[in-house]
Amino acid sequence: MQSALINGKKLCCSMLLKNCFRPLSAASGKLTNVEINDKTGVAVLTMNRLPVNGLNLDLLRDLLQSIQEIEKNKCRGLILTSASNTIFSAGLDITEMYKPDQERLKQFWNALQDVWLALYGSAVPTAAAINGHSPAGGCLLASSCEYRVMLPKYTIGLNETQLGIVAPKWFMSTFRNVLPRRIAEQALVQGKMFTSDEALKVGLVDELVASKEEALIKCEKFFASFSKTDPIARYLTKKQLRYNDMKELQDEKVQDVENFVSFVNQPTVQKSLGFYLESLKKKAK
Ligand SMILES: CCCCCCCCCC/C=C\CC(=O)SCCNC(=O)CCNC(=O)[C@H](O)C(C)(C)COP(=O)(O)OP(=O)(O)OC[C@H]1O[C@@H](n2cnc3c(N)ncnc32)[C@H](O)[C@@H]1OP(=O)(O)O
Repeated sequence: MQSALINGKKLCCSMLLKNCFRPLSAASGKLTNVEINDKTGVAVLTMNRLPVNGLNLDLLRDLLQSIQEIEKNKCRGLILTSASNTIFSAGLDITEMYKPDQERLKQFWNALQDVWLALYGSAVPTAAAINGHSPAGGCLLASSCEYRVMLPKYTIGLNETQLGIVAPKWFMSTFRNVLPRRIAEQALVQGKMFTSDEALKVGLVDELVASKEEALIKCEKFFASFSKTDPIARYLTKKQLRYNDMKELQDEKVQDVENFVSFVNQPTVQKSLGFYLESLKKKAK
């Protein structure tokens, strides 16, 4: 009975996908794609830098432009997802940090800050359809949304300490906004990657579903739960709750870039990043 119901919705969704989605052309950069459902007003923002949606400067700039366009169009919701079948996002593109061009390195971190501020503080309700692995920066993006739906058998988490890196304060605040403090602390110090089941259990994700289509439906349902809520009151409430986290970064944006640049340029950090990149490449062979 339940699967018949789900199938019924699936059919509905694929019909919607065919009939109601139009691209938001201004927001569709090379590495992101935005489609708006004309019936519901919900925008699906898809990261499309395959194979792993590594967050490099170009993808971050496209993401920011897309989020801003979705806000400008007063969409009823923003669903963040991936064009890959197995990876939501591999997090920051490590090649941006390894033997970096110094000016680009600053722009890169600045772009990440701006994407986080735009997504975490978005006036439009946000949800992530996590259709693949979501380590580090990928987890940051998903956790910045208000609701998360994940597919089974993937992993998600802030694994920075496992890489010998200290996650910046605003990564940690984002996590703490989602998880109970003690669980957030334990996970952050361990650099824990949660399986989909574990993520559901601790509340890092809100629902598990079998397919991306179902994930999109669940995200739409989350937005529909605001149908009787005043949108301005909704946004102001969210803004108040997230104000301190955002203000902290806004006040320290320049210092935060400097900290990042100085950290990344340390010879020991460069060495670790080099080894890590090599290990990823070896694994791929
Ligand atoms: C005191 C405070 C001071 C402030 C200091 C701030 C410090 C910085 C803070 C920010 C730090 C971290 C945030 C991050 O996001 S770091 C990135 C973390 N990401 C990961 O660890 C994930 C690594 N990747 C994987 O685990 C796997 O690739 C995957 C995502 C599970 C996918 O597995 P797969 O088997 O499907 O694909 P795979 O063969 O591994 O990869 C395909 C190709 O992609 C390359 N690649 C993968 N991930 C990355 C990446 N993050 N960056 C760059 N390149 C990546 C991989 O090498 C393969 O490449 P190729 O085909 O061999 O060329």
